[in-house]
Amino acid sequence: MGLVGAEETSSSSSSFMSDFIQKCGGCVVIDGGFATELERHGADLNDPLWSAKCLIDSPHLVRRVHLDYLDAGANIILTASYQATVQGFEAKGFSSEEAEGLLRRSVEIACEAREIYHDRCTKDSWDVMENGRSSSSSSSSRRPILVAASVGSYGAYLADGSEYSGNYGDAITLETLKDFHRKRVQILANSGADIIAFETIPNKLEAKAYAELLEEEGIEIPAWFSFNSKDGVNVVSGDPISECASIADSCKQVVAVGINCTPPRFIHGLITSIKKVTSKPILVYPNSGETYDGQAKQWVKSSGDVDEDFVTYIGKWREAGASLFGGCCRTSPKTIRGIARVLSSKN
Ligand SMILES: C[S+](C)CC[C@H](N)C(=O)O
Ligand SMILES: N[C@@H](CCS)C(=O)O
Ligand SMILES: [Zn+2]
Repeated sequence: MGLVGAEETSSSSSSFMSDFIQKCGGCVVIDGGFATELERHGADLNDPLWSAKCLIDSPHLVRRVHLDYLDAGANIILTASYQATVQGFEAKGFSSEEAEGLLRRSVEIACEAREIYHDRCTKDSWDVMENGRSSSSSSSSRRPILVAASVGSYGAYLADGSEYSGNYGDAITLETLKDFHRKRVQILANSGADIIAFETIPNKLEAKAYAELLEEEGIEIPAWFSFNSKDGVNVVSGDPISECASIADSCKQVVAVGINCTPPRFIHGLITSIKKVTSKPILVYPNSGETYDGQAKQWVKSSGDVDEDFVTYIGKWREAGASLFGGCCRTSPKTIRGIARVLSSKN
């Protein structure tokens, strides 16, 4: 169990995130693009498992990227489980026990990175003290850090970029989605993670499936719901963001609602729409503004609107009502360092 202990179960979910935000000084820094950062370090993610492939062949790289985001100032790191599913690992020839072990491993690696980071900070503060200077980074004031277990959508598992269309066809029902996600959610909820991050949710049906699953399975750690959009009004499937955010609002285990992997230019309007339907904390972690080509598995520059460095928008997004900020695909530790700097100057 991480920083926030086992007593923080669903009965006290309502204050989990507001307490954490307060501990962080009023605003929280989420990490940045994880898979795309693995790629920058040379990982080949052209695989149905995408970033989860590194859990099998390069766990050292997974730990390294977590550490880079912690060094950049992140208060929340997301695990490498976005596209890690029992079904996906089994398709590669792993047994169900091995698949479950790999899911748990994603959380263990993130927890290890947090421990390494805290140990280093403690050591640095001792070194400073031994040199006769006082330290402001003693272990008692160490930075609060949560490990969020990432759950990507069914569309992510399809590995064809379907999480950017949200169109699953008529054969996929609420029950199909619940059954698809059930095992992974159970495993991650008991893995030592502090929170489950349902990310890049492309449609209302999947949000509903997650909400029902959390309830039916009696999941005892909190969760966040984060949607993606390509027009600033609806989630990518065309379902209105207000309806999707309302589902999150009604679910007692959900402690924050927001937007990820969406071009920065749409974020402000989306925060305003979400704020109208919920008083839960709002999180935003946009992508670089590029578009994902699911067939070629490549990011391409969007024609037309160009997004400037979005770190300059953080103040406006905060005024609009968001309190957790990070980056998604194609953002890097540099982006997160910029966000941490902007936020610390405002606190
Ligand atoms: C967030 S997208 C870039 C993840 C990758 C996608 N599910 C794929 O496998 O192509
Ligand atoms: N947490 C995932 C989200 C992909 S959209 C990642 O950063 O790779
Ligand atoms: Zn993304």
